[in-house]
Amino acid sequence: MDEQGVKVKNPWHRPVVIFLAAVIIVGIIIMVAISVVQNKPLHQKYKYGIVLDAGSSHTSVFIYEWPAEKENNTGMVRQKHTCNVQGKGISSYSANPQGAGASLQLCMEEAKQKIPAHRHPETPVYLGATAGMRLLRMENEEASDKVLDSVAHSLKSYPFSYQGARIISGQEEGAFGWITVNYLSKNLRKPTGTLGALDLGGASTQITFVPQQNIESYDNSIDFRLYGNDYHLYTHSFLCYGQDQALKLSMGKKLESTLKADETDPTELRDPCFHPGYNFTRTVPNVFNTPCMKEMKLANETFFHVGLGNWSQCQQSIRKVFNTINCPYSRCSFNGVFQPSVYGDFGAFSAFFFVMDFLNLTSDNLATTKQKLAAYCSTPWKKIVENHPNIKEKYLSEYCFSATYILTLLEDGYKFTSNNWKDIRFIKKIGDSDAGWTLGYMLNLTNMIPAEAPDTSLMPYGGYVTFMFLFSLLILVLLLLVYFYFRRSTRTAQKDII
Ligand SMILES: Nc1nc2c(ncn2[C@@H]2O[C@H](COP(=O)(O)OP(=O)(O)OP(=O)(O)O)[C@@H](O)[C@H]2O)c(=O)[nH]1
Ligand SMILES: [Ca+2]
Repeated sequence: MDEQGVKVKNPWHRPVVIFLAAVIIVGIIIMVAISVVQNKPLHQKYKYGIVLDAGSSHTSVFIYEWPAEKENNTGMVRQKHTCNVQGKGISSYSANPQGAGASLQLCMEEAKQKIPAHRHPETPVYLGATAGMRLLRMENEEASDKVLDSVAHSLKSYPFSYQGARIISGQEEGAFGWITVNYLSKNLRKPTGTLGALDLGGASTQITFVPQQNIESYDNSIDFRLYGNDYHLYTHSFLCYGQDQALKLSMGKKLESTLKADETDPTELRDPCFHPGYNFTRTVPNVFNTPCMKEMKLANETFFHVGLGNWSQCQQSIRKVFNTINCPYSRCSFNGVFQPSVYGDFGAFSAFFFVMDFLNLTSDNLATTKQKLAAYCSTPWKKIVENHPNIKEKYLSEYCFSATYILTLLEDGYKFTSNNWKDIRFIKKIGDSDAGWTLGYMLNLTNMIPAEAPDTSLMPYGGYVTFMFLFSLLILVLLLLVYFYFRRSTRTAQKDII
């Protein structure tokens, strides 16, 4: 009897089991709740950054956003908003530096609206100026300092975290453009190849890629360690070879040769890169007002710029702006600049895209591209204007020149051939974000691309929650089984006693 009495009062007596099960269930619920809350992506927690691209032709304000807890993952930063500053680039304010800072107001007010107010104080704002300001600094350093002071003063008046306004180097411009396109294409953490970057601005152009050959000149080489991979990049920025400055170089050369041929001041510049019927009066200083060229003194202040619309003559004239005679290395692009053979796929953006996209030349082979362009250049100006009444006349008149310049730069300059022409992708955006140097610049300055790959979580968030849920359910079922088992054995024991 004594022995049986002990059995009935065992620790698995019903109320105790129920209490224990309840405690465990509550414990599991708390565990699941905590892990769900702990790991839930907080959708509202976005961080922001602002970069101003103070280019030679105009300034753009880019606002980027990224989920706060994922800032070290590749491809997480996206462009939230962009604003084009009215008017020309900041270098055009050399005679009125105050105007440069004031010109940013509308876009910066817009940035205040776009970014939640509680994030303003921690949102970094950077301004990077490119080739227009490099040229102004060469011409007049005091004026360029004043313009930079003016934009810095203006940016400091906003509630963001001001991080500086400076002229970035050509190497930085090329390298950060490369980082941008490869970050957005999510190439950086994969073993696959990277995308070269081709940027054509108004005053300079950049080429950046991972070459197969040795880089023979120190100035053209940049090394990065990103997400645990080492990248050895070739980069070069050609100042004065953006499309606006190249047009000046090309017109300047034509004016010089016309002067030499006639030995009298030219009153007319017959230009094969402009459409037949195009006739525009220009001033001589307007062509030569750049440190990219030696000034040519002409008695005539104005000349008629007359279009001929001849593509092959246009290409001949453009070839004259590339010096391919002297090369102190095993191979060069032009002007004595070392360049290894182009290698891999390339993303060609900014004016490379604007021009080739306008002319529908982004997906043809090289021979077809040339044929189509020749036909376009010979189209009368009157017809071109009729066909595109809403396009700015300055842009419209220059597409023939610009596209011919682009082909010549890529083929004669960088040595692309009809075989690898297809490797050039003319792009404006990757996903939501514009291709350009600004994103790479911000990622670098905010240390958002770590040198070593960040530790990845064991499983994705969805999988983690499912796992926790199923695992908890399993424990619950096991506990219930244990409970019923003991209940049955207790009852059996009681029956046995009776
Ligand atoms: N056709 C066309 N041309 C454009 C457009 N936007 C800019 N451009 C021209 O394309 C060229 C390159 O523009 P951007 O890439 O903005 O040049 P930028 O940054 O001001 O100049 P850099 O300081 O040399 O980089 C300039 O000559 C611009 O005038 C556009 O929407 N359409
Ligand atoms: Ca630019």
